[in-house]
Amino acid sequence: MKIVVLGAGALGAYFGARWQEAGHEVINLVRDGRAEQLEEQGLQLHSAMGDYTVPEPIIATSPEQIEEPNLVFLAVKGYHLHGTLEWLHQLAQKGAKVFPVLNGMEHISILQKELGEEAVLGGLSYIIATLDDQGHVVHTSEFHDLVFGPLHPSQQQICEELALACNQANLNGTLSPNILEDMWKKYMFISAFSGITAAVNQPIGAIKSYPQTFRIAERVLDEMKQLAVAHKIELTDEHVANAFERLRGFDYDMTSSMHQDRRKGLPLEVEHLHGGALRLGNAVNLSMPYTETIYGMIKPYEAYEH
Ligand SMILES: NC(=O)C1=CN([C@@H]2O[C@H](COP(=O)(O)OP(=O)(O)OC[C@H]3O[C@@H](n4cnc5c(N)ncnc54)[C@H](OP(=O)(O)O)[C@@H]3O)[C@@H](O)[C@H]2O)C=CC1
Ligand SMILES: CC(C)(CO)C(=O)C(=O)O
Repeated sequence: MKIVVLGAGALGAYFGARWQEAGHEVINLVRDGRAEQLEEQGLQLHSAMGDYTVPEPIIATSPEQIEEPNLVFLAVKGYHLHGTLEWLHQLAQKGAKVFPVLNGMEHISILQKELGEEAVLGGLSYIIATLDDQGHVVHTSEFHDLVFGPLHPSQQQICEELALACNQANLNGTLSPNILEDMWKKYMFISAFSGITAAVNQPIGAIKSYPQTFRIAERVLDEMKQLAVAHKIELTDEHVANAFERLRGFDYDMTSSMHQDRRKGLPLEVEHLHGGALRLGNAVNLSMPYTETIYGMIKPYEAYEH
């Protein structure tokens, strides 16, 4: 497959390198700063699932340099989504489908409105990855999962091709028959996990030691389930209980990418995740007091810098 990685940061560079390792043509479509870094430092994965150095990363700084792309792997942060739309339009016009792995849900309707429903697949990722000072990927989890599926019947074939590409690569790829439900499950989970860890500024172990604090995570899970149901996605109390058990099972130091970003003083995706949930709640008259409180607590750190 010919895959364009738009957002060659931790996730984009990681999965792009894995597909390239398996023999696929991967083009990193990047802005000038990242282009310079990739040219100077190259691209390496320091990974719990096997290190890898991309022999010659392919870099583009404009969609005009890219012919006949099959797929765009979209892995920018929520607050950078609008900045990618012009390039996405050009790539979609060249026939590419877009596979977004952003946490959250709001980006899907934005992308569908901009590019048309046929252009946008559903997708999500479970991984813990970050970039080091050289722009190399540090992947610390033993999971490196991609889940994707069609949001429009015309996308079945490209999803099957993608499933094959994933099978050939050192990663776990799953073609889901119900990707919307999977995305909502992850949205529910990540709203609670990133919300509580970023708001309290502690990893999950510290939060679990205070039942009063841990309970807030359960309340957020429940509100997110209600939100999903109000949007016609069949999440249940059992899904909430499973997600809460998953949090309970995490090691002491386990934390969310949003909390890691807060620790590093990087911008936070709170508007895309919790702000987006509140807007979706407003649209169906759903009150979400725990989510609203978490949102208010994280908001001051959204863009702070050291
Ligand atoms: N990291 C993780 O472990 C996980 C992350 N996620 C989700 O995946 C998404 C991506 O996260 P992550 O990989 O950590 O983010 P990173 O910040 O590491 O990478 C995002 C990349 O997007 C690039 N970018 C931003 N705007 C543009 C643009 N207009 N054109 C080209 N490139 C652009 C940035 O490059 P530049 O240098 O130019 O700013 C940056 O390299 C987020 O929604 C996150 O929530 C989900 C699961 C786990
Ligand atoms: C929950 C986790 C670590 C799984 O990928 C994640 O998505 C995040 O922290 O952003």
